[in-house]
Amino acid sequence: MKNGFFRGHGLGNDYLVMDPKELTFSLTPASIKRICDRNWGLGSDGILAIVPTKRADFGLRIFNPDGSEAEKSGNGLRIFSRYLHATGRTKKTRFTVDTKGGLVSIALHLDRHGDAASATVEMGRATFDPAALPCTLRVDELLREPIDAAGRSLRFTGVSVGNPHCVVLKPSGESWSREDLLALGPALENHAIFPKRTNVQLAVPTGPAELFILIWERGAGETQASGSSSCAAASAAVRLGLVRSPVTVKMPGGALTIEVAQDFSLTMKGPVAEVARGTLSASFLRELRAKRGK
Ligand SMILES: N[C@@H](CCC[C@H](N)C(=O)O)C(=O)O
Repeated sequence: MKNGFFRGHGLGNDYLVMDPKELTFSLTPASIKRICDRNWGLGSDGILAIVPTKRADFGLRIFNPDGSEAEKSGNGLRIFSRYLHATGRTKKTRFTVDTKGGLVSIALHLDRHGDAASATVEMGRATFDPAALPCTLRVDELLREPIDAAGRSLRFTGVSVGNPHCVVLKPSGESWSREDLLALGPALENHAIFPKRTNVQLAVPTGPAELFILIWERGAGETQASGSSSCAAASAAVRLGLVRSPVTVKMPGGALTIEVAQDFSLTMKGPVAEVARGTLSASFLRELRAKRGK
């Protein structure tokens, strides 16, 4: 469908899926920002674009609402999978997707209506290597490193799961507030030691195999849930001996189950929902074209 979109969410982390071949405009930083704007556009935590690939069944590019590109998105992958199945691009329930953050394998779980209600995604391997995020600190692994942000002295664990994450863990029994997130999120996202910025998780263990996290996403800000953030926080907490796998990661939008293998290979399981399908209006398209390049 010309200029069509598919809208879905994973635990309240919402994405629009589009096929650039069907668009009469380009997905530029300016058009992405406008479409994702919650007042002036459709509103979204990002755009998922289906692209050609030779390495997997499907190719995916992931855009943040500020127009930047992300390497990986856990919720985005579940939403993309639902889109592929719901729009008849595949009848298979197992397939591979090529992202800038590596190849992933997906298994869809259908409900009694035949809809993909949840998905299990092999998210790749977590690493704490500073070069992978990147992070400028000269250490072998980014484990409980000191950092100053928003006037506070903290310790963070840096994790790449294809995209970069800065996990700040409090001891079990303590808690993080939304005020903490709104102050620390942007300060850590844009901290000088992360040249490509970073996603941020304020985390606390809430059981032997359970974490609660608040999320500040690179290029998106506060979100209700994040799949790659859940993978990063679970990896950090397992690596530091604070929880055991499989880890239930609770977020404001709901919970995901993350399996962390011995070699830090990650499996994420969680729900996905379709919200709407539609087309951009002719007048909105004229506005996008008029703003081209801005
Ligand atoms: N919501 C996502 C993460 C999206 C990408 C992120 N903002 C980045 O820039 O890396 C998820 O569910 O993983």
